[in-house]
Amino acid sequence: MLGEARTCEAVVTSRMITCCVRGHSMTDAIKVAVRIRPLNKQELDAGHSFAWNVQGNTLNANDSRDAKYTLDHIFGPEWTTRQIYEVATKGLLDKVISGFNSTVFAYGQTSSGKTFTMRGSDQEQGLIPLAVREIFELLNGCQDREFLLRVSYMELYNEEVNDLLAPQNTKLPVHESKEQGVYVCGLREDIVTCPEAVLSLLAEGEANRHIGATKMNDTSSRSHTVFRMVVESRMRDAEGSDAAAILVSTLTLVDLAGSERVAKTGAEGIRMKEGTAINKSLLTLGNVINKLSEGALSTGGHIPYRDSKLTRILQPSLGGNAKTAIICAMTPAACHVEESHSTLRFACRAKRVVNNAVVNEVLSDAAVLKRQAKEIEELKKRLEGSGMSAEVVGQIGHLRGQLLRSEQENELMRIKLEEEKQEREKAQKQVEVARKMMFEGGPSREDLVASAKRNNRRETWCPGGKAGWAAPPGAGVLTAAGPGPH
Ligand SMILES: Nc1ncnc2c1ncn2[C@@H]1O[C@H](COP(=O)(O)OP(=O)(O)OP(=O)(O)O)[C@@H](O)[C@H]1O
Repeated sequence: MLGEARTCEAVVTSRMITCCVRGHSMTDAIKVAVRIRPLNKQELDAGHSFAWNVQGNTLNANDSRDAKYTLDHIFGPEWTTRQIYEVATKGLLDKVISGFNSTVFAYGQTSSGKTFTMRGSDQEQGLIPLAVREIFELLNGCQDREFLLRVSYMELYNEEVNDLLAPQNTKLPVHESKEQGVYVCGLREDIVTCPEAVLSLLAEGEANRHIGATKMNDTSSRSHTVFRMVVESRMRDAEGSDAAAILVSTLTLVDLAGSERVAKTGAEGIRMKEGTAINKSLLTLGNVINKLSEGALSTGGHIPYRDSKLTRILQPSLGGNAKTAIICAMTPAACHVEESHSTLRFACRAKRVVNNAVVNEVLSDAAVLKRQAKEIEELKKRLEGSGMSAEVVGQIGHLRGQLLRSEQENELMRIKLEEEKQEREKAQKQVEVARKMMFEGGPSREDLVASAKRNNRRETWCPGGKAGWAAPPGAGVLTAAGPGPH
């Protein structure tokens, strides 16, 4: 069952009275696997051989080069997507439920099997549908939390962002804010309550993505696609307590378009223009990975995230706040050995990139203050027990003073916001009454009662404002007991 669609912009205003805090963090290198597809008919017909040797998680080519590539996993043609899912990506999903962002993307030359891996085929489900089903299973097992899920699906086509769930939304701008980080403005998000709803949205989006035939692939992706699931959750019955933090995390699943050589794809006209845009953005991705693998983040070096929309959108997943896995797809054919070496060099560099994922919590200001007060009191008790110095007592006094000032500022801000809200609502009501007088001879009693009720509603954090945790008609908050309003 689908819920209402919302745009991302709503988040900015509704977050004014909240605070994003970072819970515990996990520093981890990006996990990189290689998937080698079987030789295809075209390659077999042309007499090309299987040009690679796999030994455990090391790979080398049957060529004159001495290059050996060691990665987290190497999956030969005998591996099914489900097996790859279990080994390489399943672990990331538990982390999404615990508030960490996770990203999986497929990289590789055209026709190497990226879409087959991510989306799947009629015969075999891809990583995206497998992950979607698993997420719902996991959250159904979480008895103590309730969940709200939203999905979006976009493509980057010729350096423009298009909304695959609302094809009229094209050329969407990419913005950055302190609260939200990098985000696509105006992208449609649908609330979802079951895997079938997500899969049907995926199919809807799929019909809108740019696909075209080249000499190397009859159904070549001409755009990068980014499917995102936002998982919000909170403890049941935690309203008003310092445990009332909302965890907000994202699962991002990306099917990149493949790098291509015009000589091999035979691309002309529009296909060639697409190929140029694809190669350009992949080049930037390669540059970002290069810089990160050389440690540019820790030395303050420039990382060219802004050189393409792809790297801007993937920024948190590359050296940032996310747990990331990359599946590098490659063909084993001898005729493409150059491209495969290039994919593997990318893979080895990506493996050296370290991310720092944190639990993403959103607290109301009141809850933040409550938590700080509790921490100070705990600290004080611990120090009292250990015979603390006058200096430490002074520090605690200072912290308390700071807390008091924050509380006062917070209260002033709250009063100001409340006054502004009332002013807005009053003005709105006056306009409504004037309109009724003009067109209908005055508001009905029911309208006045409904309007009074509306004004008494509580503001919630959730984007979309008053829809919040109260499930909108036909949509809603997911609970461990299953979909439905709570
Ligand atoms: N592991 C596999 N087993 C069997 N067939 C595969 C496998 N991987 C890919 N294929 C087949 O190879 C062809 C190309 O795969 P796919 O479209 O996934 O490539 P791609 O990397 O996404 O290409 P592009 O970058 O051009 O979009 C498809 O017909 C697909 O079904």
